[in-house]
Amino acid sequence: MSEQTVISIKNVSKAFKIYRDKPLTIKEKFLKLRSNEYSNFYALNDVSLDIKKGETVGLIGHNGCGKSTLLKLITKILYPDSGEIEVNGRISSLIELGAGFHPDFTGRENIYINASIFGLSRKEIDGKVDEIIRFSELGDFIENPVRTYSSGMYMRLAFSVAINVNPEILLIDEILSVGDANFQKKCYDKIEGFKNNGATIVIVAHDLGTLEKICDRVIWMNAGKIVEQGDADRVIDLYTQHMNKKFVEQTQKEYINGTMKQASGDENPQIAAPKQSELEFSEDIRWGSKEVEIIEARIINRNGESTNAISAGEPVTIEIDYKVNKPQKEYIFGVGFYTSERVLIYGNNTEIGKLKLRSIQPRGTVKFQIDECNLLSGHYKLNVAVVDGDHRALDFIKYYMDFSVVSNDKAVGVLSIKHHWEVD
Ligand SMILES: Nc1ncnc2c1ncn2[C@@H]1O[C@H](COP(=O)(O)OP(=O)(O)OP(=O)(O)O)[C@@H](O)[C@H]1O
Repeated sequence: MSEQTVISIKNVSKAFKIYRDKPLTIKEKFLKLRSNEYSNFYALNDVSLDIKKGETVGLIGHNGCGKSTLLKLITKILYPDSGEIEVNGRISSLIELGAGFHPDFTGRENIYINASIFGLSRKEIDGKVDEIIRFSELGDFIENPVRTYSSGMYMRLAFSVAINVNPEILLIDEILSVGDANFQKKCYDKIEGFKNNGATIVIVAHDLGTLEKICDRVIWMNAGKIVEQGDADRVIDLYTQHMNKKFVEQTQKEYINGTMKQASGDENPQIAAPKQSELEFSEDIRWGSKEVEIIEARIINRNGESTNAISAGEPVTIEIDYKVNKPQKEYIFGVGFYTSERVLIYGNNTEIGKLKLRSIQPRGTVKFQIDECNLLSGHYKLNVAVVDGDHRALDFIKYYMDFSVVSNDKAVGVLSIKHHWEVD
């Protein structure tokens, strides 16, 4: 291991045994059949990684990809099945909330036990105990047994001890999400101070914004392997794009299943499919003479599929199927996009679009084609309507369907606006 490297991980694999948990039949129990049947599940698979002194490294990846297992191997809570891990420096870890605390001892007693595990002498702890209690903000509760603490109080105490024992390497696993916003801020400030003093930090968090701010390097893991690593901005962007794509695919799948279930009369589809029957809308959200009727409306993605999840930046079409029950002198079809709080974002119709519709087929489809959807990530609602030339409602359906958008634009609000910044 080079002088600069404080954590060296070489070709490390870790498997867990997954036992068959199907209940045995009496005969099987009697004959002790299948009692040892298991398969190996690789939580980490041939991972190699060097972490240098003073680096702040973030581990990201979706649930179960092996982030915590990697931290546990570094702290030696777990041991690898193969490969080598070398650590050079005093580690303090915030991995399992309150691990190492004795439930019947008071907060103060636990500070002494915990800090001594980190290698501090009684005298050293005497010198730090007040600062640990002050930082934890536990006040008089410090004299109560920790079994009476809430998870937030546990976290405060655990964090206070872990950062006050002057570790050279600090490992943090998601634990910071437990506390309230103020305490979290205090912890992140402390971590920042740590970082500036040259400590090495490895942190697992789902809060990508924070990781982007504090990490020098981010490692994206998937299924026990490192997918990508490097500059925090770049890797977090790649990961976000990947997760957005997965979200759209998954939502699309659920949407199609939901639509199929609905079509087969199955109730409670997970995702609400577009409602097709007029009976499903109450009068306050659907009104009009019905001389022209909206039969169905859909959002169509770039692949021509009906969907309720859109990737921003892609082309989208809103299709409205109609039926003319009584011919009109003029027809105006419209769409409206609303936020989930029902605030209008955008409305448009064929009249605004200078498409004069004086005669139309008795049945047909009107399409509103969007070259590029520029909504920001969020949940939205779609209105569809047809009115006559005097703007009297023929069929007006408010909040016809809900849909979601995922966008890689980190701006806040509802719309992406093409722009660039300049400073004179
Ligand atoms: N003691 C164990 N026995 C069996 N399987 C385990 C054990 N510990 C972890 N696993 C499995 O190993 C995989 C990796 O778990 P790990 O906790 O490292 O994931 P993670 O990336 O930290 O996930 P999360 O973001 O949900 O915390 C998971 O599928 C998990 O179920």
